[in-house]
Amino acid sequence: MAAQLIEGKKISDEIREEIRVETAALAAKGVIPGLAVVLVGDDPASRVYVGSKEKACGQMGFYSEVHRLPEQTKQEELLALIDKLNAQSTVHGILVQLPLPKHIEEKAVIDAISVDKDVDGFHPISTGNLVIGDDSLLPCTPAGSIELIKRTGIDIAGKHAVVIGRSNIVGKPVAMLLLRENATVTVCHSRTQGMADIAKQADILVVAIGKATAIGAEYVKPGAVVIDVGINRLPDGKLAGDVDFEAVLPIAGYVTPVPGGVGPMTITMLMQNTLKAAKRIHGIGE
Ligand SMILES: Nc1nc2c(c(=O)[nH]1)N[C@@H](CN(C=O)c1ccc(C(=O)N[C@@H](CCC(=O)O)C(=O)O)cc1)CN2
Repeated sequence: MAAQLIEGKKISDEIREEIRVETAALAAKGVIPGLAVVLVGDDPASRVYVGSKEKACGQMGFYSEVHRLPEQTKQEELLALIDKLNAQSTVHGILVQLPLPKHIEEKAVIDAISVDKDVDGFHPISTGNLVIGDDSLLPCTPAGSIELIKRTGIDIAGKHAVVIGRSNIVGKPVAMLLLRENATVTVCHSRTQGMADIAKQADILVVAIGKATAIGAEYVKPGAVVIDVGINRLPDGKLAGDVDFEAVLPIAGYVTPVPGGVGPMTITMLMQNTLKAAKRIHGIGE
């Protein structure tokens, strides 16, 4: 039997409706969540993602501002803008779209964002809180991946989860979140030997390596939950995940498509983080 699709777009729409309702209740108390997005340069994909974030803010009832800066922007200018946004009371969340131009040091920029407004969850203190299990703003793509599994009704506790990829932005945080959900977690990477044999033991397989269709049927245990985090643009303009979707479909129990899987959850989790940041800054409990 073919795997069941985990429909990221549908789940994302449901969560956005919940956020919209909660935002309206918050507005009645005089608090409007505010997000500032900063884009440096004109990478076409980044421009699209930033536009989608601005649109989502409008749909949620958030205040938003987008700072589109030229490619040649100096690091000091960007840091000065972040300082200003850190102090601005209408802004509860700050996001600097990645990747940044090569002359700007990504770490310096992430470190400059106030932890309270770190809606990307990339700040070292947010990462530390994630590891020790303290409440923090969680990185959006990893949080979205976990939410997809949970909202499909799959119990994570006690399952063997294998994560392929160890980036700071997806692989490591998703492994930590799976651990927090009481999975037994194995992380595989470019130097792992016998990766297919390890992956084939997974009840939950999360793939985040940035290589189109690299993970085929030989990596998947029958009935496994496969979460494909990859979004790769092919030469013909189409999108493909890191998983060979057609090959895996007859074997897996559940699989996320690309597009329409994890991708839409990234922006939805950003909206959720912005709402959470606004509530925390205004001392409003969960
Ligand atoms: N500061 C950040 N930069 C980047 C992040 C991030 O979380 N924070 N993630 C990615 C880009 N990204 C959001 O910024 C993002 C990627 C993909 C999608 C999405 O909805 N994808 C769709 C397909 C869209 C398309 O046609 O291209 C899907 O998978 O269905 C949303 C957001 C890198 N930078």
